[in-house]
Amino acid sequence: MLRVAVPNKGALSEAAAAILAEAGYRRRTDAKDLTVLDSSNDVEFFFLRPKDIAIYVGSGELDLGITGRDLAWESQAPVVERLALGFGASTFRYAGPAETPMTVDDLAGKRIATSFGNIVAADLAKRGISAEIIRLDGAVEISIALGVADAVADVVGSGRTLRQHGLAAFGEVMCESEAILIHGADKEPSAAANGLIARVQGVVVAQQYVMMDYDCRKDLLDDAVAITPGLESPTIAPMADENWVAVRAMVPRSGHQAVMDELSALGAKAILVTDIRSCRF
Ligand SMILES: Nc1ncnc2c1ncn2[C@@H]1O[C@H](COP(=O)(O)OP(=O)(O)OP(=O)(O)O)[C@@H](O)[C@H]1O
Ligand SMILES: O=P(O)(O)OC[C@H]1O[C@H](OP(=O)(O)OP(=O)(O)O)[C@H](O)[C@@H]1O
Ligand SMILES: [Mg+2]
Repeated sequence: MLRVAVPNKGALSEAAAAILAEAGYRRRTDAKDLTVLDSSNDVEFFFLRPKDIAIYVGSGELDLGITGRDLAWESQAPVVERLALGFGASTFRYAGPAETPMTVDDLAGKRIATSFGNIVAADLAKRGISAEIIRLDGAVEISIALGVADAVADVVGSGRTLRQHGLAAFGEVMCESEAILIHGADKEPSAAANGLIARVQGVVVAQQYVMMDYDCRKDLLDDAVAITPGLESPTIAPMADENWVAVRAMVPRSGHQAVMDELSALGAKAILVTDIRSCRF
């Protein structure tokens, strides 16, 4: 039986559960459940703290896991990132009081509060900067106001939490994070694990594209196909009116409205967009 770790709460848990449900796996019915047995797919899901997931997967006890790239790095567990899942995007950065702008060099000799002590230690070592790391579990942005730190290093999503606390990010981004699917570095994924990876990948790719259908005069077809080249190439189907064809192509979700504008300006008619729920290539 395949054993898979899923975040039990926090920023990644809902989207991770939604992707697995779309991929055909059983959802947990109670948010307090720590395991779900999906016997029809021969998979058992373990709902764990996102921080701990790379440790379980790296130990080899669990086959696959969904976690954040920043958390996987921080754990230092021997795991491999197999698939980026396209949600939970954030950056991991230094921040300090907005009214006294800082640079990374200013961190020398200072106290830096973070719940990602290993990433920060590695970054400081790389730069040859010596500073004190204050390891906190969360709500790190308040630590400067409370007097235990001079700077912080934390996850920045929208940037709202930093602004709320009068802080500004500075320095290079230490980690561009998003949710990822990991397996242990010590063993290649089994056929069953690859099956789950393929299903999840099908959902992730589907979420990044839309299906576009439109009608096009034959003399405009070359220009239309240049606007919607599809992944391989678009499907062209005959219409009752022999001067027209129906075109169907996958289009990246981001920017699909601009593609519709271009097609419309070219003279395409009946341009329809539909969501794709899952796909396999
Ligand atoms: N505001 C956010 N926007 C985008 N991603 C985020 C945000 N907050 C956290 N994440 C990402 O979600 C993952 C898990 O973080 P989360 O805060 O849910 O867990 P945690 O801090 O261990 O748990 P908790 O906050 O419940 O103590 C990390 O990879 C992090 O980068
Ligand atoms: O840039 P924003 O969109 O404001 O999001 C960033 C905040 O979200 C996370 O906090 P979380 O809610 O997980 O609380 P925690 O600090 O206790 O982990 C993260 O640690 C930041 O504090
Ligand atoms: Mg958190």
